[in-house]
Amino acid sequence: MELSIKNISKTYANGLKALDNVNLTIGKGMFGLLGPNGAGKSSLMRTIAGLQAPDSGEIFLGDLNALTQKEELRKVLGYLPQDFGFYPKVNAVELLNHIAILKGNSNKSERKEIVEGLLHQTNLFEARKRNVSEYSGGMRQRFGIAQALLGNPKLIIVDEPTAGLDPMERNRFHNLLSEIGENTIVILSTHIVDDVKNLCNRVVVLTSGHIILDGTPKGVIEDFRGKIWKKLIEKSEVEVAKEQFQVISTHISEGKVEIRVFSETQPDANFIPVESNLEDVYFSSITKKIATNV
Ligand SMILES: Nc1ncnc2c1ncn2[C@@H]1O[C@H](COP(=O)(O)OP(=O)(O)OP(=O)(O)O)[C@@H](O)[C@H]1O
Repeated sequence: MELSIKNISKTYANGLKALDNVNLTIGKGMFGLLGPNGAGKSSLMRTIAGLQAPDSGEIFLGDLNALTQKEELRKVLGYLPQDFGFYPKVNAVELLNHIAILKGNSNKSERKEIVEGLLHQTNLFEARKRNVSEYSGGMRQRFGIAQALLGNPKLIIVDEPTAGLDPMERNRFHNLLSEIGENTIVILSTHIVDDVKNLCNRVVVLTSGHIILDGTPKGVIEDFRGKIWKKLIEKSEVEVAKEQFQVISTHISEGKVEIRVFSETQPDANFIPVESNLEDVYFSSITKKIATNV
């Protein structure tokens, strides 16, 4: 089954065009959607989840028309929003059971089995009697996945799931997601490049509502091979360098600044070539976009 997004555009009431003719076909596995703040990622996720209507375009999940068959979509969609906002003062078992009923499961013993299975899968079984409102950030995220998995979804959308998680929780969350990605379409929307590098078999970069990069992490890194350069400069030289070169990142190193630059050819004799990584690719593509917008 594939998710097919065709010519999706969205302009908000204030005139802001958040999505500009987005086209994507997404198959089983982990799909990484990267983009800076305000790129349109959440707008796209909400549109796919049926929470807001686009101005134009079509979205199909297999044969199902996601924009018109909303009830049917809800049954096969798992959605973990950026922020749940409110957690009721009930324990995890009660809340999952309640959500399972809302998703249409009317068989009590089957529900019990499914809920317990999900609590085990998300490592929350020990904490199942605690109120979800008292969970830590990582536990909430795992609870979010548990609720998203109710009803055996065919499509799972997770919007910036690891922001604020400590490395161990993040790792746990990654393992859980990649397990799920083995037989489901999982869309991971984030601005954390490492999450995509570690997990996804496809990466798409969105800026200002446009797709500016699409490929496998390996493939897009390969495309940038030989085009990323670095040089150590003084702090006082950074501003000039930014005017002169397409600087994609700066790091303080032993009191000086290491700049990484995108360039088809060696920018000057003091630059040395470096192995490109996904972060270079991401920052090059978004800075290039910004540069051409000016
Ligand atoms: N309801 C709304 N009304 C008006 N403008 C909106 C609305 N929702 C989002 N926007 C604007 O649309 C653009 C895209 O926002 P969106 O939340 O989709 O981006 P994002 O890529 O998810 O960003 P972030 O990483 O910060 O969550 C932003 O400029 C945002 O301010």
